[in-house]
Amino acid sequence: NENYCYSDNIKCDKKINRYLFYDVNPPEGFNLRLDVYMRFAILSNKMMKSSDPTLNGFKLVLPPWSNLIHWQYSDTPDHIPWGHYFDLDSLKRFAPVIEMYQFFNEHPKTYSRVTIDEVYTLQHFEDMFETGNFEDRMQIDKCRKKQNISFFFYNNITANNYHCLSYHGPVTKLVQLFLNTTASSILINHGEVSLHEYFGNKVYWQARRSLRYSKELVDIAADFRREHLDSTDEKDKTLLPKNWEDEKPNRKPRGGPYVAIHLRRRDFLRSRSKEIPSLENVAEQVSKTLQRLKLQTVFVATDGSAKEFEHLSSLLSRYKVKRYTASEAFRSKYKDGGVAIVDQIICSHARYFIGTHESTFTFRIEERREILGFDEDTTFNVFCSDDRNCPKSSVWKIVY
Ligand SMILES: C[C@@H]1O[C@H](OP(=O)(O)OP(=O)(O)OC[C@H]2O[C@@H](n3cnc4c(=O)[nH]c(N)nc43)[C@H](O)[C@@H]2O)[C@@H](O)[C@H](O)[C@@H]1O
Repeated sequence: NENYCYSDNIKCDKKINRYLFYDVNPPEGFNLRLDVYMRFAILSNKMMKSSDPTLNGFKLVLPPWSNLIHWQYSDTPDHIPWGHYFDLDSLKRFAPVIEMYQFFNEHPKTYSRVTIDEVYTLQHFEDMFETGNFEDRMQIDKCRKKQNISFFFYNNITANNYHCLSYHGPVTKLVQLFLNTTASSILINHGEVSLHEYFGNKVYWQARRSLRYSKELVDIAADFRREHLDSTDEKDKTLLPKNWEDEKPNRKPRGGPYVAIHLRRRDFLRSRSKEIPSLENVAEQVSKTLQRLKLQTVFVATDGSAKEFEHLSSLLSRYKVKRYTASEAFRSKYKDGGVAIVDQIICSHARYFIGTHESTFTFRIEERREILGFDEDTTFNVFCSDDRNCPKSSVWKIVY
């Protein structure tokens, strides 16, 4: 007559932990992955609040940062934990997340291998575009592509049951799947196929606000701002409360006395050659903005080469042109992801920001500026292309 339960909150004889893993299409970059995280965090938040004991005991296992195609690694894959980049306590106040290494500590190993009970690879319905049936639905189906599951580049993880799940709908629809299985560990592969339940609503912004960068990275960005950009939170009025739950609307910051730009180059130069402006065009747009705002300094966040940065600096030689350059020690600890985050933090504190059209790197900066409370005119700006096409960035205002 043992009383089994899944939840921490209920008294029972034997607690069964349930673990939810998710993974993302390998070519996707850092900032789209953060959007997929938010979808799964919202799902976990909802399950945590459920009164159903089969749902409210799930822990969301954070997929380590391994083998991102845009990042340079040493030979062996690094399994960079989320705590390197994000404030885990802050994440945990929204969703019951754990790091992969914590899962290993909690999970019994048989012959030094860990076995996940069930893997579901999400795929789009084959007929969706032909029939125009965009209704929410899911169904176990034939796998349309060869299953290639990396298990986060660990060679000691395996799984018992593999399924392909044709899927259209919000991530929260997965709850129906979890209610119909007793599996205690489930991996959702190709998590990006599932959608946000409501993009841009209050819960979306709670998930986003809880996704704070780690204190070390915020401090490194703060040192750079103070030393090179004459910018501090006190002067710029960009102080945030200790906990994201205490943030309030209408903060009206001034921002640091610089214009920040995000200049996406590399693969965008090839895949979006018509939309990406020449450096001459960038310099002209930046120079006009600096004159209009009576500012002298521009901070450049870019994945472009040192040569491109030098060329842009020479075109803007009348002004101070700054870029964050990481030390060797920083690079070896935080890799490219750390440099990217420091760049994003510095951009989010500027008095005025211009980004790259349809780059998720730019989107995450815009969101952080919304959290800081900047006026939308100073945030949702993207560069015009060489043929004078000036796209508008979609404006996603924060909701509390
Ligand atoms: C269209 C899609 O665009 C997606 O890129 P997009 O949204 O810009 O945004 P991300 O995927 O984050 O950009 C890819 C990587 O480029 C580097 N990067 C880009 N901009 C900067 C920058 O200003 N500073 C630093 N330090 N690093 C930068 C960074 O390592 C980031 O993880 C691609 O990931 C997808 O594969 C696809 O190509």
